Amino acid sequence: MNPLFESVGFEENPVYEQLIADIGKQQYSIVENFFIQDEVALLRQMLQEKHQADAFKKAAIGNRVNETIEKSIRGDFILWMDERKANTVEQLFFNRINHLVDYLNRTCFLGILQKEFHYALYPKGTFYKRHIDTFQNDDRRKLSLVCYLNEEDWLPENGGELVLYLNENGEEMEKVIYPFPGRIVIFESQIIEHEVRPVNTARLSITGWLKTR
Ligand SMILES: O=C(O)CCC(=O)C(=O)O
Ligand SMILES: [Fe+2]
Repeated sequence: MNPLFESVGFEENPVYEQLIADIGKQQYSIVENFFIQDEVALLRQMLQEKHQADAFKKAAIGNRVNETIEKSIRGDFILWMDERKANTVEQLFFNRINHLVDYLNRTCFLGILQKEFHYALYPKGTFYKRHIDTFQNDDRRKLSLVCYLNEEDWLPENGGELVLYLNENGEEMEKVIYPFPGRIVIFESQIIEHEVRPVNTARLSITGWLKTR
């Protein structure tokens, strides 16, 4: 263990340390099994229930101040989550996220004071064109975090890849990430342009942002 951690009674977490190292090196990280399959199944059921109850709305672009709905840019349906009204399944989700945020704040001094998350469902044929997650009128989003809730037998031919556009020594490089269940992707909101390629089967996720005040 890192002697500094030992002296302050801090438990080093190898998964989070890898995530922090990845972000430092390449501005993104992929963590497998952040949620185990049983947890993914519960979160997926919750998303589906809320979707069937017709609680989702067509996602807009821009933030709440200047939002417009633009099907040629993004075709997903979303539902914002409210931590204060979280049910037991959503509490499980937020507990895990808060644990990570606590660790990031203690070790990286990121100053994450706010967060916002929404369920997302991309119906067949939809996509989200190349974009960046910060708004012209608001740069508080620091880290974007996507949790995939698809079925265990999700196939590459289902599409819906997340593509990160990376800059490697001045050259653009595409990092293609499949939305496999349990996987989370975390990346720097202000730097990484990305897109969701067209999906051939409904694609389920929770997406959110860790923000400074
Ligand atoms: O679902 C994903 O993989 C990314 C979604 C995204 O880019 C967004 O909601 O801003
Ligand atoms: Fe995005």
